[in-house]
Amino acid sequence: MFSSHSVRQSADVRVALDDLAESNEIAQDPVAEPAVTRFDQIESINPLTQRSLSKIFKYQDMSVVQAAVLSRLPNENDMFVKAKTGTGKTLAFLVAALETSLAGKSKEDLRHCEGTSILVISPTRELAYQIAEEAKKLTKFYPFGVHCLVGGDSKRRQIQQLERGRCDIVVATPGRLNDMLSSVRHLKRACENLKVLVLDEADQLLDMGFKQELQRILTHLPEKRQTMLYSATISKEIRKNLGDFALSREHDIIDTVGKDEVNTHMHVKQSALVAPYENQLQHLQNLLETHEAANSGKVIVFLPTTKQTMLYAQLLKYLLPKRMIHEIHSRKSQDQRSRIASRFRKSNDGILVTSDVSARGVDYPGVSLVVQVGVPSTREQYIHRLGRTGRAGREGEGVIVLAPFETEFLKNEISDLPVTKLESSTLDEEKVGVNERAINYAVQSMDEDAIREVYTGYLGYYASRMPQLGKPRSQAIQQANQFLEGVGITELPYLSARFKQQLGLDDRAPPRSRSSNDRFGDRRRSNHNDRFGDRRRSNDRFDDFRRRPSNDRFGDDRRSNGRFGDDRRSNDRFGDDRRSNDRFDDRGFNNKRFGDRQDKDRFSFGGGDRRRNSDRFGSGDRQRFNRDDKDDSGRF
Ligand SMILES: Nc1ncnc2c1ncn2[C@@H]1O[C@H](COP(=O)(O)OP(=O)(O)OP(=O)(O)O)[C@@H](O)[C@H]1O
Repeated sequence: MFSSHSVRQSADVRVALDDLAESNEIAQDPVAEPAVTRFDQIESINPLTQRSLSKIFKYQDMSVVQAAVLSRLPNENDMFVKAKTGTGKTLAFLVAALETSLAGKSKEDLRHCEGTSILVISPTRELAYQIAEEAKKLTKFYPFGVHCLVGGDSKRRQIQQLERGRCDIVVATPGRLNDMLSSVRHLKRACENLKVLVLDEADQLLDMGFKQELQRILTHLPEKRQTMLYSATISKEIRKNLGDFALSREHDIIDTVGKDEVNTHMHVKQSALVAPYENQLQHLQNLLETHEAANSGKVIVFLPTTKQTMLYAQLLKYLLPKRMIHEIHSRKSQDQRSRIASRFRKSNDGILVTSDVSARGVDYPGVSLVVQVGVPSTREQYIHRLGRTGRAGREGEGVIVLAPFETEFLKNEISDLPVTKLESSTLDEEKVGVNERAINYAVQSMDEDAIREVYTGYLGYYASRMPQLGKPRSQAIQQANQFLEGVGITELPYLSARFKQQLGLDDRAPPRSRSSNDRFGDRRRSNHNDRFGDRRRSNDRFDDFRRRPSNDRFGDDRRSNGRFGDDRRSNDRFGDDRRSNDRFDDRGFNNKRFGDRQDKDRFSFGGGDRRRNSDRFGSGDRQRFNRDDKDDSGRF
């Protein structure tokens, strides 16, 4: 829980945008120390809001950022607010926005006022839902309507709900909001008198290429309004573009992370475990088992790409058959994502295996360990992922698991953070053998499309990360091979020269720019039946796999039984039938493994993408790598 003395770290400063772009740091020496530490000390907060803070939230003390923002109410200045993860930024901006929108209104006005006065934009759907829930709780004693407009949910239903009731607060993701503002007159009109715009996770909104959408959204909003940007991090590049983000030239900056302070919580222990791919999974398993034995809290495991997330979720289900493994990424439907998120939120000791869809803002109380497998896309992303633990002052731990070639990340990007190196434990030979067999069971039912997608997803991600790791891009191939071999896949997908060139993986040739005639790569020249580009031996469906000796690591040729192998899992090797009941319905597989093609999250995770098969390995793949974890407004 937040303690009132921490309010002392608060710093604030008012600067012009030009100065900001020039400066290296936003953080300033503290210039003000709010004299207040409790919500009820702030007179400008409306009694109805106070009532919900004490009765619904049951909060008395403010967090650092809440004290810094709310102690200067009433305040209609634009502001940029930076505060560490899990320190209550959501409530800080909701209370502040509510007060601005209530300014000058009588009780009678509240009953009759129409239109949307607060608009909050979030980069991900999960976060939008979470903020909307918080807003509903906060406005419990007001006659207000709160709406959540996100992609992946029925637009028609959202429109009906908008038309049916009041719409005072809208929380939305940029894609759906932009779409609805231009096509739903009711919403457009409702926003004409908007008072406050909040951009949560502001730097991610820009990072994710939402800038144009945001600019279009702004054209529908009144110029006279308060704009607030919140985030736990802000990169230099984004900082320079803050002005494009709709802030007025002069705005308040409230930075609660002191100048000489690191951006992560000191109460969250951080360590790095470096292990080669061939035994990384075993170390991960040990880590999770040790953590369970010590305090059995909830765990989040982050992977860099969607396909790696799906693979690891599957493998961990086999390696830790007694643990509840949840899985969230962009290939899940929004319904599934919400259901799984809610189940994980309620669980006491589950493991959530996820892509960066869960990296920011999402609040799962009780997460005591965050594991990041592989280098994150940026330093900022490392901080946000880590921030899923140690929230609201609670204890937590973070471990980043890296292959040896990734260690530059520790030196180059997070050397200022207190990360200690973990000695990798000695692996128990007998256990290794059992695990290898479990892994073998897990991967044997993957078809070659699924394997290819893991492989190309890996390549797409690491091709762009290699230069930051001080390595040539081409090394991504070698590492991708080792990665697959590390999870027992010994027949490696073939890569066409064109594909390598497109990703810049061929050191001898510069990356090709894609002309419109080149859309399908060299697939055009290939046999129509040849799904994999310039695979010329197309009669042999497996010939794009490099044949390995048949006495491979697991002693059998998994794919030789046909594409889907045999269904060994139906004779559950773990002797119980847990998978047949609902407990595992968020698992990628079930008994009707290959029957229902609508289930796009099935284990053979080519399933959901099968629609794109015709595009496989032409230029479409390249586009997919770039947005591998980025779909629509939930873009992960
Ligand atoms: N004053 C308070 N007292 C106790 N708990 C609080 C208080 N304010 C917020 N919390 C709780 O702290 C947790 C983190 O809050 P929140 O999600 O708003 O953090 P955040 O700063 O937005 O995090 P992130 O940077 O990850 O988005 C939530 O569980 C929230 O309910």
